[in-house]
Amino acid sequence: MESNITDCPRSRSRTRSSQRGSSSTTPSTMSPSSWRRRCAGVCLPEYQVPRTSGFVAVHPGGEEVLREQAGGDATESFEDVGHSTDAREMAKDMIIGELHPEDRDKIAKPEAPLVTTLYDEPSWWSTWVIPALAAAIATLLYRIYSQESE
Ligand code: HEM
Repeated sequence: MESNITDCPRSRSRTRSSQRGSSSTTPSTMSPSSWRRRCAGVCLPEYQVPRTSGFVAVHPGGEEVLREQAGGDATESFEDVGHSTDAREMAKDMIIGELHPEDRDKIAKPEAPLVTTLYDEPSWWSTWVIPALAAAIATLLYRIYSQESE
């Protein structure tokens, strides 16, 4: 089933006013894949999806913490950090959409991200070949060293 997300790139104010409960505008929807794409790199405090472009690289808390939240719900992490009022305002200005309340439990928490392939995963090369080569070289050096000292 497709998740419903209120997509409002052209109507940020509509999203914000609907948060206050004063708007009756029917929101348009985004597919789950759009949702994941849009929050790739940037979190979603309070289930909204901030714009990703540019911000990840300049986030004062670093790029990595945001990338770790990709595709998930970073609300808790955002709150845990104790972001300032300025940071909250900044996040509001970046809002491009809102997840439909019924779909909120379908979005993973950062501990169990929905999207694990957005960013480079360690390849078999770095997982197995490099450590194996390092072990082989260490063994060889040890043997050479032991032979020389006999
Ligand atoms: C759109 C979302 C976000 C915005 C606009 C934002 C903005 C900011 C800003 C302005 C600061 C500087 C300190 C402050 O004013 O509070 C900051 C610091 C920080 N942020 Fe974020 N942030 C966002 C999301 C996140 C998320 C999801 C995490 C956690 C996983 C995070 C982790 C941090 C950390 C660790 C710091 C450094 C805190 C410190 O040095 O005291 N941020 N962020």
